[in-house]
Amino acid sequence: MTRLSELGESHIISRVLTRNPESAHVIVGPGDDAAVTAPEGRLVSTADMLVENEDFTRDWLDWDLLGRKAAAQNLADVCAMGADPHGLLVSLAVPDDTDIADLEALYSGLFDEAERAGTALECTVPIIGGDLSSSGLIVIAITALGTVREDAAFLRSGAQPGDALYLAGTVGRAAAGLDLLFAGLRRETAGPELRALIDTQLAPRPDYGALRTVGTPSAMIDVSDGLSLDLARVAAASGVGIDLDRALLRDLIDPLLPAAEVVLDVRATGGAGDADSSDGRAATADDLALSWVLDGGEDHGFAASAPSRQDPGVGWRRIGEIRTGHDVSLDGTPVPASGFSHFGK
Ligand SMILES: Nc1ncnc2c1ncn2[C@@H]1O[C@H](COP(=O)(O)OP(=O)(O)OP(=O)(O)O)[C@@H](O)[C@H]1O
Ligand SMILES: Cc1ncc(C[n+]2csc(CCOP(=O)(O)O)c2C)c(N)n1
Ligand SMILES: [Mg+2]
Repeated sequence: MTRLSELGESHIISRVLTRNPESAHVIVGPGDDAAVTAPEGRLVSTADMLVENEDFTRDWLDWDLLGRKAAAQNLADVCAMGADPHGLLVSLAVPDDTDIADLEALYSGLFDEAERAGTALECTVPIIGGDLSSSGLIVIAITALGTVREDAAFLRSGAQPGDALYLAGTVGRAAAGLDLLFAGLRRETAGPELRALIDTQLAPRPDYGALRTVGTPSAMIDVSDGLSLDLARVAAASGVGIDLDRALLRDLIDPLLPAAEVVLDVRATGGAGDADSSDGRAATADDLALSWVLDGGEDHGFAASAPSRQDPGVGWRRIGEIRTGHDVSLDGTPVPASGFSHFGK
């Protein structure tokens, strides 16, 4: 083991960046005061961080998966705007006794996810810079840049009554994985079905390719905080109501039932807590699975509205419709916006 405190900052940076892909649009990459790149079209920028104890715990920490998640949650935001990712700025604070091998694993996760997005969207996604600091708690803050053709960005504000509502990827799986972790399960010991849910929490895999097949959506959002909260944002931005169809959510709910049984069993026997659960007090497995699907973020599914005559592309499933009004409902019954919030409200 080699601790970071035994190495110089520039040595650390060059070690972790060995896999950084060459990219024609990068004129000056890591190494100068700032990066110089050549974007084509309009610049799209977003930032998202992972903070120890708020977004993950040391107990479940896998450095490679943490890197994947950090990249995925940023790339999902850039791509949900209809943009091609252009580059990542990676700012990192870690304890100075961190093993350099762990940091290399983190960057390997970052590069793997950036490559997955790049392959889906036919572009290269380099790390163009960042910052490194020492801290008792691990914090990874990424700024992701992307480019989009003039007037081609997908916004939250264009949904129209009569449009259909579609989802690419999943919702609820990362929330199920989170409750399994809070219930004391770990990916190393869980069976394949529950492990897949834990893996979605630890390293979501947004369906970037679906953003190529979507055509021209009237609105789009990356579902990071839960359908109930994120669709309420679309409803507010568009001045519409949104009705989810429970029958169309069945394919998302049913695969979560075994995990819901396990979590309810652990809770009933007074096992490990559910410190961050957003389900209130779900009484049945079906209630709990539904609450994960409605209120669980972090799978980074993409929700989009489009005229219902428009063919949804490969990777998109219909989950509801846009109507007049201003709220989100499930088969006509209002759904409270109780997705995730860092400050509890
Ligand atoms: N500290 C901040 N300073 C300036 N703008 C901010 C700050 N934090 C958030 N924002 C902006 O507020 C908006 C909502 O932020 P939020 O992090 O909730 O993004 P989101 O896309 O809704 O969620 P997620 O990042 O989980 O996908 C974004 O446009 C973001 O850029
Ligand atoms: C230890 C721990 N506690 C709670 C959660 C749940 N969680 C954290 S951030 C987030 C939504 C996206 O956040 P942002 O809007 O900042 O991108 C959710 C659902 C977790 N993953 N780990
Ligand atoms: Mg988002």
